Amino acid sequence: MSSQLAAFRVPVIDNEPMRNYAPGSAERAGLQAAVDKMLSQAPFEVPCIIDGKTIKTGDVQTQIMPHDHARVLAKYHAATPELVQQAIDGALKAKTAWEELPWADRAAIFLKAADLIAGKYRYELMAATMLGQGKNAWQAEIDAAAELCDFFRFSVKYVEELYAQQPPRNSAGVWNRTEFRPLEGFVLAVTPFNFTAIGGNLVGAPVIVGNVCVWKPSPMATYSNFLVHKILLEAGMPPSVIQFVPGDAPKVVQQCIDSPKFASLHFTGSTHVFRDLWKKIASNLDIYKGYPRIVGETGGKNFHLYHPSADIQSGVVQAIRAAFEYSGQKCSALARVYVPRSLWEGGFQQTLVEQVNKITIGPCTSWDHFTGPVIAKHSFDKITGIIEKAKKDGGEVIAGGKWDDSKGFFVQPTVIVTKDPKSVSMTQEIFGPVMTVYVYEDADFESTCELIDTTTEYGLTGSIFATDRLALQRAAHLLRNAAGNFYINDKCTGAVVGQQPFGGARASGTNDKSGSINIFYRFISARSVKENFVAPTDYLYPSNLL
Ligand SMILES: NC(=O)c1ccc[n+]([C@@H]2O[C@H](COP(=O)([O-])OP(=O)(O)OC[C@H]3O[C@@H](n4cnc5c(N)ncnc54)[C@H](O)[C@@H]3O)[C@@H](O)[C@H]2O)c1
Ligand SMILES: N[C@@H](CCC=O)C(=O)O
Repeated sequence: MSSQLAAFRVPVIDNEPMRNYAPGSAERAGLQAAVDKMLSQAPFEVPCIIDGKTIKTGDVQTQIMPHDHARVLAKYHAATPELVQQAIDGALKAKTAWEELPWADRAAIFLKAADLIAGKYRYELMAATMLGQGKNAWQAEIDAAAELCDFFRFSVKYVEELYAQQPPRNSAGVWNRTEFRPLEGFVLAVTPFNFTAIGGNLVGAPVIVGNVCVWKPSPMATYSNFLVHKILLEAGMPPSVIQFVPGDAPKVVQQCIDSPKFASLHFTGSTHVFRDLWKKIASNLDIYKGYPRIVGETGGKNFHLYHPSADIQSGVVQAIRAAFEYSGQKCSALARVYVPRSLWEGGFQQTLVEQVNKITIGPCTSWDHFTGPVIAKHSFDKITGIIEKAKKDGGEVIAGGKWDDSKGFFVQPTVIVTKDPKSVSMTQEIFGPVMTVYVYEDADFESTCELIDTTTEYGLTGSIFATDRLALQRAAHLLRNAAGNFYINDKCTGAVVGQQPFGGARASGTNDKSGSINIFYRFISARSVKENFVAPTDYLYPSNLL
């Protein structure tokens, strides 16, 4: 055990400055070089990393490049049951030393990791996110560079604030203290394909408060997640604290959940998988030492509501960005658009169609496309199947509606207009570049708010656009539970760590708000400590005396 001989203060934390990759810029040249190098060196071999050791199981799976599915970015070794057990045991062995490490040392590892991401590894991590997860340069910058740095740095700030929260009162002769213990057992992080930063944060948030973690990455983000793990090790993370365990998702996850030492699930992904895991954990309750903490952020069916007073041009631009950036594969992506007839016929429809028809899609390796492929064959089939079903059900495709998976998984940004506000493309999460518009009568603004609130099971993000202040206020009230992230005259995507803590309720998750102090409460178990300085001399109280 070492000492920390002062109450250190962490450096001032701010958001990572974004680079814009304009033509001729040094950052464009740097990123291009990283992409070219990665293309020339792929496929990369990704092992399991157990106790910091590279382990190749020989059960090799592939992560392809979605813009060119014949190309393989990484070949990863899937964990065997024996390795999963070694990962759990190794993490648990590392637990005491990690939680006893002074806070400043834990903080320093995350600050250093953020600086490595911002500098030395920025372009490499972005290139892995572009080639493996199909992001273009700007989307990779937002995610793998800026948001991941922000998650790690703001975690340090928030945990410092958390640790500073101490009981406000001490009676005479007493000192009260609160200790924020990590959970007993290990945390299982099961992470999605669509944000490299989310992978890092699902692991980082529990670990920074002293937990140990088994990380099951998404098969479609294995290479970028492997790099994040490598960066954390380089930043000084003790090798066994985070065990990197790619493999068969249901099997690896089930084995972890079946361990009596399982303490918490930190999950981001689809709603049905999360519900299933919750039920499995519940059915195991008798084997655990405590009640596992279940933290999950899941699907969405996010909306833009336009009031008749809204501005058309900016409203259309915001809708296009929100629905089609990263081909609609953000949990926050716009899916349902509610436009009053006066705006729709007064230029909204025309501007929207003109603009969407101009969008080009193409490989993330070229600079000139607004968006790229969807992640995989199963997504491509699901998205195109829903467009077909929406058409059969009477939906009218007014832009896009074409696709091609001959080389990469490309779906044109698609706009469907429906007369049925509860049709399939208004209710089901598509996770692709599809927006469905419902035109409402101007007089029905309030009942449209009620319609939005009751149309889906989700409650993730949503926006109201209006210049009429009363309308903004009314919508904010009527849609209070319809979105955990609610935007006024702004698009429903693009939450920034430290600025708009992210998450939704209902079927969208446990709403523990990553990017805020809240999330850390889920991974600690506080101990109240009362120390008495005055020894009592008589068991009787004054009220017992005559
Ligand atoms: N609310 C949020 O903050 C947020 C953020 C990002 C993504 N998402 C959601 O994530 C989904 C897209 O991500 P995805 O495709 O990676 O999700 P997914 O549910 O397919 O996979 C997420 C993780 O769960 C694992 N997994 C899949 N099936 C499993 C099973 N049967 N048992 C155990 N583990 C299993 C995967 O391997 C992966 O690691 C969307 O629904 C999106 O809305 C939500
Ligand atoms: N936090 C991101 C979405 C993350 C989910 O995929 C946003 O606000 O757009």
